[in-house]
Amino acid sequence: MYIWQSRPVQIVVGVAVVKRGRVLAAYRPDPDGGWEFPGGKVEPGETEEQAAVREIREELDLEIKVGESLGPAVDISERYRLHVYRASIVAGDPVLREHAELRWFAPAELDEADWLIPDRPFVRRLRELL
Ligand SMILES: Nc1nc2c([nH]c(=O)n2[C@H]2C[C@H](O)[C@@H](COP(=O)(O)OP(=O)(O)OP(=O)(O)O)O2)c(=O)[nH]1
Repeated sequence: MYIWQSRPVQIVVGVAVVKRGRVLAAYRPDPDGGWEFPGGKVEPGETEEQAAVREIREELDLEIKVGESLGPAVDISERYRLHVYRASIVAGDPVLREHAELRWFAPAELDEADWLIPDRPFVRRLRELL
């Protein structure tokens, strides 16, 4: 008998680091790139919060405190789903390691930026909070 099992959906955690009313975004340099929240895939055995702390340490050399969720997770594809959290800096300054560019966005600048499509509901929510 052949049993078809779909692969589980994996969560990608994005982190909206906020400092003095501005949010840190990173530019993903793929052909279909755009602005995104730094972060990455949650690994087995990890909570989303732990993944957020690990990814931000790896990608930006920053220590953060993870805060509230910016809304329900959004499908990226059949396999991945994005969930974004707000965070504040505990120590360090962001270091550019993996992205093409880092930028601190003021609330009024958020709407003009070319965000990856799954990120857009989180950007709208963030705009209400900043
Ligand atoms: N990190 C991040 N990924 C996002 C966002 N929005 C969005 O659609 N994505 C997509 C892009 C990628 O296809 C996927 C996340 O992959 P990633 O490359 O950041 O994950 P990772 O660091 O764990 O990478 P890897 O080691 O598995 O290659 O989610 C976002 O705001 N942040």
